[in-house]
Amino acid sequence: MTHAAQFINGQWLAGEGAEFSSLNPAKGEVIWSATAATAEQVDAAIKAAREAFYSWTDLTFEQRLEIVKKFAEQLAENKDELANAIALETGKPLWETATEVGAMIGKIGISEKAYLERTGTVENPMPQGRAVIRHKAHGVVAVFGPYNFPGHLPNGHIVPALLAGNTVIFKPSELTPMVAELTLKLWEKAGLPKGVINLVQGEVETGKALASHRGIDGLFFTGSSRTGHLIHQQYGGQPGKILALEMGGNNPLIVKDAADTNAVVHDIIQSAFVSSGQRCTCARKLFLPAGEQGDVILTKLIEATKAIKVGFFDDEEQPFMGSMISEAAAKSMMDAQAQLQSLGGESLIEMTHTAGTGFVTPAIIECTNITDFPDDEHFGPLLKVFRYTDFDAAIEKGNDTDYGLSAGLLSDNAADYDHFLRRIRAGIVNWNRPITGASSAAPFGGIGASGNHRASAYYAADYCAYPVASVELEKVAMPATLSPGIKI
Ligand SMILES: NC(=O)c1ccc[n+]([C@@H]2O[C@H](COP(=O)([O-])OP(=O)(O)OC[C@H]3O[C@@H](n4cnc5c(N)ncnc54)[C@H](O)[C@@H]3O)[C@@H](O)[C@H]2O)c1
Ligand SMILES: O=CCC[C@H](NC(=O)CCC(=O)O)C(=O)O
Repeated sequence: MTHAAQFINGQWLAGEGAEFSSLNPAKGEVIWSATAATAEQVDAAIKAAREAFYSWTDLTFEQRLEIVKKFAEQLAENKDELANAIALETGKPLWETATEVGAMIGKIGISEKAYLERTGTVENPMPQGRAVIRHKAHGVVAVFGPYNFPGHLPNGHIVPALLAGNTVIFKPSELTPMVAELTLKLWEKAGLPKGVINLVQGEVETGKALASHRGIDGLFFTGSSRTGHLIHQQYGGQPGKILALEMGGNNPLIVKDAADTNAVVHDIIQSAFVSSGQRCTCARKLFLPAGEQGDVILTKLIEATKAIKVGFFDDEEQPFMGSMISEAAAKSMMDAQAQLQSLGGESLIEMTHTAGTGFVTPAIIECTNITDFPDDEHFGPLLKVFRYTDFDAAIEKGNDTDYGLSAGLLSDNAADYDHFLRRIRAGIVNWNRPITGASSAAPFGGIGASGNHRASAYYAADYCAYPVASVELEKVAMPATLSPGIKI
């Protein structure tokens, strides 16, 4: 008998679709299995969310906030259990998943501030009456989450959506259903009324049923560019509805004149290999100057990369990198490496894979001489190096991508940064800092194949509500002067 993994209208139900499972990718062992939500169950979840909408949205902001703060308390009380579940299901080390739960808790205060500052109520007196700007919830919104931050990133849509007064259908990644189930149990314990949040679990068919359902009023997606494009089609033909797409990147990091080579190497490693390269913001293309300065950095980088500790999420001496999400993901990185080698790439450190697991070692491949470089997001620890002689040409090559999520410059020269900032095309542009680890207190989003100009994090408030402008007077009254040509 499959366990009840769907949360619809305040009840835990078994899915009526196909069975699917989640693995501990570090060991290849099944840790969770259940049956998927069918299209009929997705429909029931949307109906429940619709029924719950008015009573939820009619609460004051403060009343909704009170319940959301109870969720934050639940997160704090259960932080070790949740961090452990994220680590077990994704392979990420515990030091990192503890940070993820911390970010989930921090999201509540940040979303409260963002709601009030960006979408609150503004009132101005007028000669007759007042002008008021208010914001209203869209209605029932669907949230799609990725596997790499199975707690933090869906939470970044769910919390602002609920605070704004929407009701939610959450479709998590099929690779991290256990974390989603645990998170929903914490929402339930927080006392969220039935139907306000619903969980539909399953693989692509469940996702399609939700994205193509005409009963949703908004869709907030974080995931790959490929899926984002498919969802854009499934949801298509509804220009009156909100769609926020947070997608992948093919992110450049350029090194120019920086004196502290250890710091340069640190920022490269933190940009390219954190989370085993499974962050949308990870540096994928590293541009190093040709000549001695670049040679010294590359030698140190190779040495430091070889020394990166890769290990189990719960190793007492914590590794920097854990397992990737799955053996399939690990194999896809090995395939990407082989493809680049066949195009003329020269492996400076070759990636290796432990069969039956998601473990790979971090790799660096020199790609300077590849003429037909593929514009693919390699979502893992495979850093491509390019040597350059001309800064503008490096920036141009950094921009030579359909994506535009993050980019960085490591240089001690402020004029270089000023130039870089003006030329580079990305939503996150950093200077002498890693390009991963973005703040939830800032907007987070990209352009081109990385997003549809609906930045998340601090700006998520914007896509969770629509503005209503009113001019108001307590009683019907004649204006002080009448328009020409009328007599009353
Ligand atoms: N920009 C950002 O904020 C951001 C953040 C994290 C991850 N990402 C990106 O996410 C990707 C990694 O996450 P992932 O592999 O879980 O993403 P994914 O695109 O495979 O899945 C995302 C969600 O879409 C659902 N889905 C998959 N195929 C679908 C389909 N055909 N129809 C409807 N729903 C479908 C999945 O079940 C999941 O819930 C990377 O590309 C990464 O760059 C982007
Ligand atoms: O994998 C993609 C997200 C990476 C992460 N970004 C954020 O956490 C953005 C902040 C937020 O959404 O609150 C990173 O930059 O490392």
